[in-house]
Amino acid sequence: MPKIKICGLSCPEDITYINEAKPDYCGFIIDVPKSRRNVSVSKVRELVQNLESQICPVGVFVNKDCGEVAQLLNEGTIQIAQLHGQEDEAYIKKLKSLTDHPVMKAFSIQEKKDLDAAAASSADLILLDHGKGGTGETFDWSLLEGWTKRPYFLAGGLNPENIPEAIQRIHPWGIDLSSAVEIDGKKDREKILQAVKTVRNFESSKYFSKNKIIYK
Ligand SMILES: O=C(O)c1ccccc1N[C@@H]1O[C@H](COP(=O)(O)O)[C@@H](O)[C@H]1O
Repeated sequence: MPKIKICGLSCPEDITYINEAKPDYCGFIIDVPKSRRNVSVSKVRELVQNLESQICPVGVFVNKDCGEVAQLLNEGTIQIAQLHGQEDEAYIKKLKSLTDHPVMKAFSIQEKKDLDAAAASSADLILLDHGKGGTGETFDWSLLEGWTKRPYFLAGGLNPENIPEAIQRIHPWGIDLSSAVEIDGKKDREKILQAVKTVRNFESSKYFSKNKIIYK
């Protein structure tokens, strides 16, 4: 069964919805002023106080100072750092030297060769998307057909309608979404519940392919 991450939480209501839906991961866009989901470090510290402990909080950063990211990980505010800017291998290695927490790097996939950098990354986890984080746009999933070099989070324009196709067609390790669980820019309880339920349905034994289990 793939993991699911609901991203872009910014207020106490969002935490209430997440605690009810229980995705595996949730994400906060931290100190990214250009994002409408931007939250300050102090706000994230406040919000995670009420997050249920089985849900893993992920901090999403765009070229943020490495030491500040490590601080948020090491104090336990977030458990994973998702790097969504131009962070290079040197940045990732530096961050990993400052913390034992997992580091996830987002890669923009426009053509097959973009997958080479993702495969070679020293990040603990990789996320593949179109490179326009949080805009609700998908990319050409055919680039990922048959790509088995390493497990990945798939992001970009995922919603309850296309999640089943994504899982059955390209087998992501995790599903990450934000825009599709919002109405007028606010997180929506029903949509979050529906997205998590859609992914959890893959737990059931009905997802077989030619008598072969795809997800155990
Ligand atoms: O959501 C944002 O505003 C954002 C800003 C900066 C970097 C990443 C951002 N979001 C990431 O985008 C995908 C979800 O995209 P979608 O809205 O479902 O199409 C996810 O990786 C978020 O972490």
